Amino acid sequence: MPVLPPCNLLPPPFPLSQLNFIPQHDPSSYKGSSGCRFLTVGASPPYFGALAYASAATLQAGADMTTALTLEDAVADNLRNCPLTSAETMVYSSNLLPPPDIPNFSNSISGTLIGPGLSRAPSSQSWACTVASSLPPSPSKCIVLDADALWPSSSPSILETLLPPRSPLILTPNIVEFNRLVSTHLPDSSNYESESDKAQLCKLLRTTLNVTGIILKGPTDIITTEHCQLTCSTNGSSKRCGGLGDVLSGLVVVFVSWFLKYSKAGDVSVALWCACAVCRESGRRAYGKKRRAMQAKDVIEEIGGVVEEVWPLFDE
Ligand SMILES: NC(=O)C1=CN([C@@H]2O[C@H](COP(=O)(O)OP(=O)(O)OC[C@H]3O[C@@H](n4cnc5c(N)ncnc54)[C@H](O)[C@@H]3O)[C@@H](O)[C@H]2O)[C@@H](O)CC1
Ligand SMILES: Nc1ncnc2c1ncn2[C@@H]1O[C@H](COP(=O)(O)OP(=O)(O)OP(=O)(O)O)[C@@H](O)[C@H]1O
Repeated sequence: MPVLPPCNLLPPPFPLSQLNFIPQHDPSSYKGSSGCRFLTVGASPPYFGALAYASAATLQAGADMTTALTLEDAVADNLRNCPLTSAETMVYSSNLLPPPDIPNFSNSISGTLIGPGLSRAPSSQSWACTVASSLPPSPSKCIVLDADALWPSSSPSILETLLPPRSPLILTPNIVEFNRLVSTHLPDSSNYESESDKAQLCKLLRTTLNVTGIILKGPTDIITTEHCQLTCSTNGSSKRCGGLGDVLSGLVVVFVSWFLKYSKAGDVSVALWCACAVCRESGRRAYGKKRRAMQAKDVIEEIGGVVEEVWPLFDE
């Protein structure tokens, strides 16, 4: 599969050939058959928008279908009526898809994202723990934890429920969430100063938790896996509106799932870098058009164009 040089993305910090893990459309495929079906879990009042952003990002990156799972019927209704997520997002509340049904249902899912807008309420946290522990372990199906799925609730937390990881597990904390993870899991290391201390701490946290990867989001994203540490500083938007982390988490579950299914070489850090770079470039384009008015939904609208420029489809 030939690869065009990444147009507005910085050259990647790995050989261009390693970008070749994004599937083409196969005329004989059926919905979800190319690793294009995802589960997103979260959304509690007042944060239903976060799961809408994350789910919409999966669809714009190329997902065939995404199922959003939330605890409450009322939140599910909000999501069903949200124009962002389109009819391709099936929304279930836990009444309609209770955790005992998840193992069967999840056979068709390539990757799961837990956290956007979940809230820190004990009822939401313990429901998400039940969902997380009912996901059948699989080396080819990733679980991404973001936002409130990284909250150190009464034990076990959602993260602790998944440790030691039996599926590829990716954490995408912002700096606030990262600091909480460090004080919970590395209490002797909570005082760090320089960027290089921060990068070292990412390595230590990843090793301690034994997770597949961590993206520490910020002006420069720090991507840490077992074999690699990369940074992504592709130009993004100057406006830091709410929801950009949710968009990134949706991109991460798609890129990592594709990587696990299609990549022939390289490290999963490549998929994490691609998710960060696409999120930042989509932000740059949206900001160029909307300036102060830019919102996360504008960034989501740019994703399809960025992905097509870097990984063009060969059909007409
Ligand atoms: N439309 C929506 O429904 C949205 C919901 N969201 C959800 O809102 C919930 C709470 O997220 P919060 O980010 O408010 O909670 P946090 O507890 O992570 O943040 C608390 C405070 O830290 C500050 N902060 C965040 N990033 C920082 C940084 N890089 N440097 C310094 N300070 C920083 C914030 O401004 C905030 O005042 C999550 O579930 C999240 O998914 C957000 O994603 C935004 C959009
Ligand atoms: N200062 C920055 N400059 C440029 N890009 C940034 C900056 N901070 C974060 N980003 C990018 O914005 C995206 C979201 O990161 P952010 O730190 O805003 O997440 P978050 O706080 O979890 O967001 P959310 O509002 O969804 O909770 C990431 O792709 C990251 O690369």
